[in-house]
Amino acid sequence: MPATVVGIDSSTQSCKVVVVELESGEVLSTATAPHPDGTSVDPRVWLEALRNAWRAAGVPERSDVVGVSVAGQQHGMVAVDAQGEPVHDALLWNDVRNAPQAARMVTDHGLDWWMEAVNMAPISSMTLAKLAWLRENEPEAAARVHRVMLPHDWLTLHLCGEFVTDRSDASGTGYFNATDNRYRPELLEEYFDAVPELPRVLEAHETAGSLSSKWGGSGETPAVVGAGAGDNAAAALGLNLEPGEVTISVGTSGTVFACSAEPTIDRSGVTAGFADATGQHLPLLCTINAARVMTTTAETLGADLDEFTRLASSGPSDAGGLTMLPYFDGERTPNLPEATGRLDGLTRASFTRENLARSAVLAVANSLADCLDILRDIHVDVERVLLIGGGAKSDALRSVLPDTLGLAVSVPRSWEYVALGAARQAAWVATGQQPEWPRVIYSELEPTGDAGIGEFRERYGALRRRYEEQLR
Ligand SMILES: Nc1ncnc2c1ncn2[C@@H]1O[C@H](COP(=O)(O)OP(=O)(O)O)[C@@H](O)[C@H]1O
Ligand SMILES: O=C(CO)[C@@H](O)[C@H](O)COP(=O)(O)O
Repeated sequence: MPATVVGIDSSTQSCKVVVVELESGEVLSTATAPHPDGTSVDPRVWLEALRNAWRAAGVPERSDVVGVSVAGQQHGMVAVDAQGEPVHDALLWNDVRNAPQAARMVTDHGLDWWMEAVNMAPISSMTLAKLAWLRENEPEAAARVHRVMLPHDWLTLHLCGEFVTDRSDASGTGYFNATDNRYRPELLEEYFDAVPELPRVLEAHETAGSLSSKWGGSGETPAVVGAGAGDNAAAALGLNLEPGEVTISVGTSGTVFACSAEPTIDRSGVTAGFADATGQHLPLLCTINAARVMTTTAETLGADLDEFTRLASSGPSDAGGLTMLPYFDGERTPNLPEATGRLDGLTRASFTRENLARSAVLAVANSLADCLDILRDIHVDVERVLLIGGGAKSDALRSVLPDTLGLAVSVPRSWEYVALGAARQAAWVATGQQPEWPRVIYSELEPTGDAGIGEFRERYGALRRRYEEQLR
């Protein structure tokens, strides 16, 4: 029986499990289990979702699994007591309650200092700022914290009993520097008044441990478990991202990232200098509002996603003068945690279902285009865009993105590149070398020179600048 590996993506909205044939990279089965809505979640719920997806993908019935790895949503604060039980719900990457703590961290040391220290500006997503919130607002819970880890570390711990992490996810905590690969415990001392036990940082292809018998790991050679990765780094690994290629992922978050051999430092603090999952670096920009802007607008219009796509594709190309800023849940790029969405240009003529749907799609595309421009500004080579994530299934988004970005966009065949990246890591750990799995492109989209999309881009930029001035 050919050997298989299992990749897991524990993301904001769901847990996905893929079973992949080791030799060919063929996906043999996949399953998804939902996560609850909300920006703070009991991490035990993620374990339950993993169990459900694991079962639904048929993993317990297989005796051919040689490796397992977990990728997960970045930054989430999983803080446990001496018995290993969570002391508080995990605060997720998109929870902005700790924005004041993040702002204070910038005031304390200045942006340059933070970029030198951890190559990331303090923003509410940062795990360190979440711990600072816990210390200030839940001191009793904070006093019980024995270990702090990230969502993917929590699942790896339960799969194999080892308390480990990897560079890619550690680099988003705010207390790890991916240039010298060291924790900065003094920052925990300063902002959390204590240094909890932190997971050992493994190399990308190092083994974390063996799959526990509770998960079906038994016999002479149970499957090996890899270090795992942050979801964006896992996607880059799954895509085998090459120089000149930039990934845009449209899930709950919108992310724009590339791999680079050297660390990229953006002195403005807008680009985070994360690590990738191969030993290199992953300059990345992230927005809080992506696929859900489209799904929420569809719900408001009483439309399913097919009808929403039809609406967004049947009105004037520039959304008839309507301009939306997509900051429904606050925003991180630009860093406006208190922002709300905006809708500008309402007239009796412009306020149609078609224009509303199109302005939501164009708003998402424009927020991603702004991120891509910032990446270009810091001299990241941008030749080709690969579009992934659940929102990449949107025909409406795919049709406006090349003109909004001014660049060709390739859509790879699978939507599950995070889970596939985890599977690729599992194969690497199990065999000692990265597998040679093909990357199949599903469609290649070229800009068409659509003037309406250009008009929307200008209106969007002007509205964003006005709103930023108003808030700052
Ligand atoms: N055709 C579509 N159009 C717009 N959004 C879509 C479409 N299909 C799926 N989505 C959205 O994609 C999101 C899920 O994407 P995913 O990358 O799995 O998110 P996450 O990684 O944040 O959990 C959901 O909000 C879902 O509604
Ligand atoms: O915070 C970031 C990146 O810095 C987000 O990209 C999270 O990692 C969540 O990803 P999704 O669940 O939306 O894919």
